[in-house]
Amino acid sequence: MKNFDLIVIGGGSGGVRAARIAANHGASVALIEEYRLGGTCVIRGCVPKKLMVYASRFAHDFEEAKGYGWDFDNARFDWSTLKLKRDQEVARLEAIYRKNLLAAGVVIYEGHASFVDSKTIQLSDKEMLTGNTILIATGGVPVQNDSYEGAQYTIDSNEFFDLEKQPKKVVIHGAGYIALEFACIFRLLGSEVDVVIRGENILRGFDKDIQSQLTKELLMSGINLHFSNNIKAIKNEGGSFTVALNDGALLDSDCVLRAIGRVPNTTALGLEKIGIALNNQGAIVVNPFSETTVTGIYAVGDVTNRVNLTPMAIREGHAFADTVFGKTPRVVAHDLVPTAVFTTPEVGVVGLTEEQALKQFPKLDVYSTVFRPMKATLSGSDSKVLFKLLVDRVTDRVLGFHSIGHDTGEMIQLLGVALQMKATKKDLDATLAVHPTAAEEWVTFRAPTTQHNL
Ligand SMILES: Cc1cc2nc3c(=O)[nH]c(=O)nc-3n(C[C@H](O)[C@H](O)[C@H](O)COP(=O)(O)OP(=O)(O)OC[C@H]3O[C@@H](n4cnc5c(N)ncnc54)[C@H](O)[C@@H]3O)c2cc1C
Ligand SMILES: NC(=O)c1ccc[n+]([C@@H]2O[C@H](COP(=O)([O-])OP(=O)(O)OC[C@H]3O[C@@H](n4cnc5c(N)ncnc54)[C@H](O)[C@@H]3O)[C@@H](O)[C@H]2O)c1
Repeated sequence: MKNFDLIVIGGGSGGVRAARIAANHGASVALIEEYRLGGTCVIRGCVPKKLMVYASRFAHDFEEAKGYGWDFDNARFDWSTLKLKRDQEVARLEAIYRKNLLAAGVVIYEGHASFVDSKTIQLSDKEMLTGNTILIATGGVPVQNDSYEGAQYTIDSNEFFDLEKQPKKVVIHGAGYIALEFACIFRLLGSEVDVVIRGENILRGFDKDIQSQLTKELLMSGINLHFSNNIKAIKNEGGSFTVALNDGALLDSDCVLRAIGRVPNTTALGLEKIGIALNNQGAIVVNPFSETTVTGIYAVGDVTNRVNLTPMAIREGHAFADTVFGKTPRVVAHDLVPTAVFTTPEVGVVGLTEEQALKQFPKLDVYSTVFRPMKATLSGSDSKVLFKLLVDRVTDRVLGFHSIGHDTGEMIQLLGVALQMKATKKDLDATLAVHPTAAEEWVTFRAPTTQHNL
């Protein structure tokens, strides 16, 4: 039986980073992956998704370009060409992940890993490995939902990436990141899209102005939104589907995408054999150093359901490796998380929402603007940009940036730095604008649009 200083289960964002850094610190490391190296983000998440987003936005560009004198009447899109090129790029990245792991001295095992005891891991081919330390980085999986008739006809985000043909009529269940990003991809590529939303709002947990402005933008792009509704049944009509909603509506569709959340992946890991504690959402409970309730076993990334984003999984994996193998104990902050939703137009936010801020900062100033971007003057697009800034009037500290519009995902990365550096409104005022840009609005806000005095 081979023994390692560290066994990593899962070759996704968190696991790969942890394995490489631990090996760089001198540890002997084994990494076990049951599907493809790179994990959700590289193989069936962020990367192929963003390539599809780029593909879809050309439709917008072609439309807008007409206002600038271009003619694209013969533009055509071919799904299979995009799929082929996207899959080639994903394979290229996967190979780079493998190469980098091997270069760091990590031993890669293919197969499903499960615990035999707290130091022993069994692979699908029955080979056993022992590890002084074990890291669980098994990610998350799409939520299943078989509570209605015909639920088996839905596909999840993994299967979306396998679609050989572009569906013409798509019904999407859910209103989170995945549902809305995929809704925009499909719509811009020409599919009819219906989104079925359980509640009254999209993007649960986001600032209310982001929710309402993005709702307007989605409706303007021709996406049908069914609020306060749910799927009652799906009937298979020989390859196409009739989706019955709670309010009695019947939607024709050739693809029903289930995007109602993701859950921590602890499938067949044998955790019950070692008594690791899970919380009530099935996530592995960890302390600030990512150690589980069993000494020597750690967990990072989506399986811990803290902040389910790639940069967080990477950071947690890196901090774990530095802490355990690099003699540099580090904890990861889980607040001030910049995030983008790659809808079209996209959303970029960091910091507190207005609702959250008011709970801690009763004297809250809100600066908000909704404006037509300069590009739209000739293109004729009705799409608007929204910027919203939250400031604590007592200390002048900025508490949150919330935005919708072209490239706000790019902007929010840098606004995240400002927030991290505890920027004040005066700091923004002192920063010279870059003209003509949309981003200059962040430094030219004059009077608050709302002043709270709770
Ligand atoms: C469609 C989609 C789009 C996304 N877009 C973004 C985005 O734009 N930006 C962003 O920041 N985040 C995005 N995310 C979230 C991001 O992908 C995850 O937060 C991130 O991948 C989590 O990394 P991880 O290391 O925890 O797990 P994963 O990357 O999921 O890796 C876990 C790995 O473990 C393997 N595994 C599981 N169990 C076992 C086992 N028992 N034995 C061996 N191997 C096992 C799996 O095969 C997988 O490769 C997206 C997610 C999805 C689904
Ligand atoms: N751009 C990005 O960074 C990005 C993109 C995709 C995913 N992600 C990450 O992956 C996570 C998972 O994404 P997601 O979109 O699957 O989840 P999500 O939690 O963002 O959204 C889930 C949606 O499904 C709805 N829902 C839940 N249960 C339901 C039910 N039974 N019936 C009807 N609706 C139901 C929720 O109200 C919500 O609208 C995200 O939270 C995010 O952390 C990030």
